Amino acid sequence: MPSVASVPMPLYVASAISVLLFIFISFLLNFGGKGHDNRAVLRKNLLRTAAVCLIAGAYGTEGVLVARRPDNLGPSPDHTVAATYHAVAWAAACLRRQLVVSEILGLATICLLFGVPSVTIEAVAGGRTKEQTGLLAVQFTRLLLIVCLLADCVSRFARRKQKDGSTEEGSPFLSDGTGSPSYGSTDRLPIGSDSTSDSGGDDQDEDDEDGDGKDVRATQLRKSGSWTVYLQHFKIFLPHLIPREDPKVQACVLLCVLCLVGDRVLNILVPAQLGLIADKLLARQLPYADLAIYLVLTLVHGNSGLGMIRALAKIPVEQFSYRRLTNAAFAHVMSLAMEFHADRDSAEVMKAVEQGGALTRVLDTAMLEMLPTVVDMAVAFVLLYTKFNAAVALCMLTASLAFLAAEVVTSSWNVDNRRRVTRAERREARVMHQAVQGWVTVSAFNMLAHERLQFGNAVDKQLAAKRDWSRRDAYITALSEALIPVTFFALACLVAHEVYVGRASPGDFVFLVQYWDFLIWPIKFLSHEYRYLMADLIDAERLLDLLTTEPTVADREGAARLTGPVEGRVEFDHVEFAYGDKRTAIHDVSILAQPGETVALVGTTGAGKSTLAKLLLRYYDVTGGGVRIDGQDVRDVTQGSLRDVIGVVPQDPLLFNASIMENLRYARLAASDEDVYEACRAAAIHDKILSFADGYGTKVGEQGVKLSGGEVQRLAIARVFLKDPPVLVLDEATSAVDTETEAEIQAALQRVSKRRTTFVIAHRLSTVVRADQILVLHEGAIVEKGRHQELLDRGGRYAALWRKQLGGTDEHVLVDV
Ligand SMILES: Nc1ncnc2c1ncn2[C@@H]1O[C@H](COP(=O)(O)OP(=O)(O)OP(=O)(O)O)[C@@H](O)[C@H]1O
Repeated sequence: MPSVASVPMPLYVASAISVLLFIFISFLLNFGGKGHDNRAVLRKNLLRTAAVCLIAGAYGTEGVLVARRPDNLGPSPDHTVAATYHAVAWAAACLRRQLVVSEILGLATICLLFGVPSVTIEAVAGGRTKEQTGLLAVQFTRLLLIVCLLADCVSRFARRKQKDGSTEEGSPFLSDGTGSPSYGSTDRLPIGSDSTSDSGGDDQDEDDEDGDGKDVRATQLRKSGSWTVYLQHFKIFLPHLIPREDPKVQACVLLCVLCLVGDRVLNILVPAQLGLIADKLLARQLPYADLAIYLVLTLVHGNSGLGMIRALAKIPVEQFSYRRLTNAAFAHVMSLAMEFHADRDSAEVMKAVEQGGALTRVLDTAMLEMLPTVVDMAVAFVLLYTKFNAAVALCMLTASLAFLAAEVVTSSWNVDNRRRVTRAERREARVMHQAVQGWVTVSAFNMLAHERLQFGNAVDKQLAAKRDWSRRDAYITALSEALIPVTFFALACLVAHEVYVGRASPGDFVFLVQYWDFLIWPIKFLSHEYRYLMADLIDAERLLDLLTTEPTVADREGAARLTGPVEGRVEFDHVEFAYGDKRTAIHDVSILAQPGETVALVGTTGAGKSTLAKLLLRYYDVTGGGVRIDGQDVRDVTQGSLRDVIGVVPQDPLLFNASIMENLRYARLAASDEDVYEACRAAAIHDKILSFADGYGTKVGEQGVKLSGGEVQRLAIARVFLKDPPVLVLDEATSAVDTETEAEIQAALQRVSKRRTTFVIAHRLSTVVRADQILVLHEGAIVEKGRHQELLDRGGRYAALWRKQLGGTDEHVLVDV
C-alpha cells in the first residue's frame, strides 16, 4: 500500500537545510540595518498576519501529526524535523515588527519548491487513512495560504514598480538603490552602534576631536549600514591581496588549499580509525595494526605533517599581501598633493599605514581559515547524516550557524571600542612624534613636564580604550563559547539514543567524541577569526580613507612630458588662486620671464611670493588663468617632467639624516664626486665641508640639525647647482648667511643664473638690485613692477622699503610696510 512514507526523506532534509540557510543568510545581510524602507516591507495588517500565523501553525500541526503517527505508517523523523524548522521560520517572520517582502518571498518559494512535490506524491498515493487525509488537508491549506501570500507580495511589488516607473526597474529587488545587496534600508544604524556599547559618548566625541575631523570618511563608512555594505568599501584592497599575476604565490595558495583538503580528509579518518579501535576492543580483539595506522594518521594530521607544510606555504602568501599593500599605500600617500600633506599630521598618516597592515592577514584569514571551515561544516553535515540521522546532522548545522550568528551579534558590541583603540593609538603616535620632532622647541620653552603629561594622557587613553575592548572581548568569548558544551550535550544525547536503539555502535559514539574536537575547533576558530577580521577592518579604515583620497593635483590622462630642451620662458597669465575656502591668495598676477632673465619677487610677509613659486611647481593648481613654461601649460605636462626642469632652494631646506654626500647626490643620483665638489665650490661650501672631521661623509642629523642655518642653506644651493635646471626658484636662499658669505653666494648665483630663468624671492633688497624685473607684491597682487632704479625713481612702495633698509632697520620692519 503506498503511503506517505513514499515521499523521499532527503526532500524533507533538503527543505530544512534550505530554510535554515535562508534564515542565516537573511540575518547576515540584514544585521546592522535599522529597518527597511517602504518598498521592502509589507504593511502588517490583520489578514497578512493571520496568514503568516496560520502557515506557521499548519507546519507545527504537521510536525505533531507526523511525530504521533502510528508506527505502521512508518516513522518519519526527517519530516517532523523539517516541519518544525519551517514552523519556527514562519513564526519568526510573524514576530517581526514588519513583514519583509524578501523574507516572505524567500520562505514562500522554499515552501512551494519542496511542498508541492511532497503534497503531490501524497495526494496521488491511494488508500489513505483518516490521519493521512487530515494531514494532506493541512498541507494543502498551507500551500494555498502560501500561494496567496506570494501573490500579495508580487502584486505589491508590481504596483510599486508602476508607481516608481523606471527608477525601480533598474534596481534589484533586494537593493537599497545604491547597488548594495542589502534589503533596501536607507537609514541604517552604524555597525556596532548599539545602545549597550560601553564606550562613553563623551569619550567618543573627544576622540573624534582628536581626529580633527579627519575621520569623516570613517564615520561615513560606519554609517553605511549593515556589514555587507560596509565590507564593499574594502573592495579596493582586493588587487593587493589576491595574487593574480604571481605564479609562485598562487602555487603556495594552492599548496595551502591542498593541505586543507588533506586536513579535512584526515579530520574524518582519524576519529573513524579510533572508532574502529574502540569497536575491536569491545569485540575483545587486539587492535595493534589499527593503532599503528592511527599513529601514522595523527602524525600526518598534526603540526609535524600537513600543519608544517601549510605554515611554510603561508609565508610567501602573507608577505605578498604585505608587500603589495604597504607599497601601494606608500606610493599613494606620496602621490597626494601638497594640500593633503599640509593638512595631515605625518605621524598619523604613518600610523594609519601601519594599522592598515593588519589587512595583510585578510587573504590568509578569509581564504585559508574561514572558507575551509564552511567546507568542514558541509562535510560534517553529510557525514553525520549518513552515519546517524537528519536530526543529528541538523542539530550540528543549526548549532554552528547559531554560534556564528551569535558571534556576528556579539562582535558588533565591541566595534566602537575597537575604533576608540585605533584612534587612541594614532593620537599617541602623533603626540610622541610632535614632541620628539620638536625637542628643541620643547626644551627651549622648558615644556618637558607638559609633554610628558600630554604623552602620559595619550597612553592612558589608549590603554583605557584597549581595556574596554579586551574586557568586552572576554565577555563575548565566554558567552559564545557557552554554546559549545550545550551543542555537544544535544548531539551526544541524540547519538546515545541511536546507540541505545541499536542503529549505531558504541564505536560511533567514540567517533563523535573525537570528531567533535575536529569540528568545533574550526567553528570556534571561525568565530574568533571573524571577530579579529572585523578588528582588522576597523584598523584599516583610515588607510582606506587615505587610499580613496583623490590627489587634488594629478597628471591629466595622457599628459605628455614637458618637451625640451627647455629654454625657460615662464609666463603667469592672469593667475588667480585661493587656498581651499580661504580668501584669494593670488589675484590677477601676470608675469613674463624671458629665458635667462632674473625676476625678483618682493613684498610684505604673506603677500603671496612663495605661493607663486608653488604654483609654478604645480604644488597647487591655479583657480584662474594659467602658468606656462615655454608656452606649455603646467597642467598639461607630467608633474615629474615639470619638476625636473625647476630647481628650488626653499626658505627652510630639508636635509635627510644621512651624509652630506648622500644629501647632495639626492639632486642627481648619477653625479660623480667631482660634480658634487664643483657644485659645492659654486655654493661656497666646499672648503667648509672639508674642514669637518668626516668631510663629505659627515652625518647632518635629522633635518640637518648638526649644521648651521647658513650651512644648510648653502648645501641646498649646491644641490640645485648639481641639478642644473633651466628654471631656478630661490626662496630667501641667502637669508641665513652672513654678509660676506652672501656676497660669495650671490656671485655664484649670478654665474649660474645667466643661463637660466631665475625667480628670486627676497626680503633683503640688496640681493635683487640687479634683477631684470622686480615685482612688488601686496596682498596677492602686483602693485609695482620695473628695474631697481625705475622703482626707486617712482618713489612708491619699493622705494619706501629700500629707504627703510638703508636706514639700518632690520628686515622685520618690512612686515609692517
Ligand atoms: N597651505 C596653506 N593653506 C592656507 N593658507 C596658506 C597656505 N600657505 C600659505 N597660506 C597663506 O597664503 C598667504 C600667502 O602666503 P605666502 O607663503 O605665499 O606668503 P609670502 O609672501 O611668501 O610670505 P613670506 O615672505 O613670509 O614667506 C598667507 O596669508 C598665508 O597665510
